[in-house]
Amino acid sequence: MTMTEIDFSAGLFGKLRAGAGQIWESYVDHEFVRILGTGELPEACFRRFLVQDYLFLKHFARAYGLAVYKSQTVSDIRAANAALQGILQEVPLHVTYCASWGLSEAQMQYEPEANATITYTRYVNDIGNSGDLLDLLVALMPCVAGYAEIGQRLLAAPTTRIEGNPYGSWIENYKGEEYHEMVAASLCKFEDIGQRYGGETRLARLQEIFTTASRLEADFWQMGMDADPRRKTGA
Ligand SMILES: Cc1ncc(C[n+]2csc(CCO)c2C)c(N)n1
Repeated sequence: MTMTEIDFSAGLFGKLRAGAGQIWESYVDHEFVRILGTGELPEACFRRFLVQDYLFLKHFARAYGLAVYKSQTVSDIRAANAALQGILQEVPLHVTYCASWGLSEAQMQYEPEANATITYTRYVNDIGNSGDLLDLLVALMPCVAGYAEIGQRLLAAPTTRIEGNPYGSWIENYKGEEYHEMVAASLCKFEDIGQRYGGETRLARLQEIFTTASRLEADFWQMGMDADPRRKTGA
């Protein structure tokens, strides 16, 4: 298969990714992702993740709405709007999976938010409210680019199975060409905004935001893992 290989180590993004070090690894190489790839992830974990991710995507769509508002050029508005549309396209995947478990979209909307969902989504929106467009995009990039890196890794891992894997269509979504092109375009726009907003002079604060968002991504996977009925610790 021909795939646009994304260089995740380039530019401002690459600097922030490297700066997040072990925390980035704990996100993109989380146990949840590894056993999702082999198909061994307990269904309870995936369900928990997916219902919460539905609620998460709603807040991320709001965050891109905020990015539209914070934009100062038509080109930046267009890019934020395209990302918002991309999120809305991701939602039906969640709704279809949940429907197969007898859970309707109406029911998903009223599921209580997990602490991990509240923490991550409100953090990103707070960064966006209190900072400028670059701060907000830095908080959003671990989400956007991280899933493409995960898709790329799953594609390369010899242990990954698509056929017969109950999560096969979910994996296909994130390792597909169309998705990777969208991420490549987002990274390109991010680098452009990084330069215009003086990213290099703001590295310490931007690193803090990027590392925190990456940690909250890892916590989001962990929230899914903790739904495994065999692992209940009572903690
Ligand atoms: C916790 C969590 N993190 C990242 C994504 C992936 N994702 C969410 S929005 C978006 C950009 C456009 O689709 C991407 C890639 C997710 N679904 N859930």
